[in-house]
Amino acid sequence: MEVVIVQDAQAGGELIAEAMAALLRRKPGALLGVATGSTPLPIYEALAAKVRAGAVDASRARICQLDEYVGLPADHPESYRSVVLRQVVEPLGLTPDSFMGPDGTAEDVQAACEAYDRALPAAGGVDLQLLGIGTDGHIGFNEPCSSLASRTRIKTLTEQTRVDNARFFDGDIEQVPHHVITQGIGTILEARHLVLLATGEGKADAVAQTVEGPVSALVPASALQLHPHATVVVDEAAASKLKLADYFRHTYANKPAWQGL
Ligand SMILES: N[C@@H]1[C@@H](O)[C@H](O)[C@@H](COP(=O)(O)O)O[C@@H]1O
Repeated sequence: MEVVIVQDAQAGGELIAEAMAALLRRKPGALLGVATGSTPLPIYEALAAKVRAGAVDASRARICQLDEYVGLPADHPESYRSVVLRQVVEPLGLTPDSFMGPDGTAEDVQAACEAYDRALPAAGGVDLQLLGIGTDGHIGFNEPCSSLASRTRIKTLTEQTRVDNARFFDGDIEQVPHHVITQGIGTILEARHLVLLATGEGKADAVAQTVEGPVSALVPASALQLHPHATVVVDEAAASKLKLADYFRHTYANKPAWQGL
């Protein structure tokens, strides 16, 4: 696992957007797995700016979703489908055809989960999967004690995650669905490159456990330790509880520029 400590969220967004741009230059039809939440917004803004400036052609990029609320209408402004279309697909100048996600409105949710789990490898597999992290260490919506081998499935949100996400629902926890579909941890680990961005002091404990703690289902993001190409980008605040922070800074400062993320 590579840990990169950046000054702030903007710097993290720029660094990851450049890695995504470099991937698209090598592989124009790359399948990019995107995450929701507030953390990845600087990445999407920086990538869209590169597209507008002509620094990268994203016209053949494909986008896939990590997770989805169950039961929200697809056109609800806070369904993750709507969020990803608004924050990623449209700003990159792509059409909804280039986008895939699990169907949170399906009558047979289990079948929808299995279909999405099969659709990802059928599309050639995810080239780069962006991840945020919940305050409890969740990735996607894999709450603590999710199996590290889990596949795309339905999960029940913890009270903490519903409280955290209520800000997207007028601050009203009652509007936050209880159930979600999420790529499983085993599914996420199949992506070729995992890139997790965490910013702010509120993520410092989860980051320290992810990077320096034991691999444990209690901290789902710690599964990144099992992946051969995982990059964790953190700002100074989110890095504040890392014991090896100086080592990570030293390693990155001395990394050859050609290596990229
Ligand atoms: N399912 C999403 C996660 O993918 C995201 O990482 C997390 C953190 O969100 P934020 O970046 O807003 O803190 O929120 C939700 O639970």
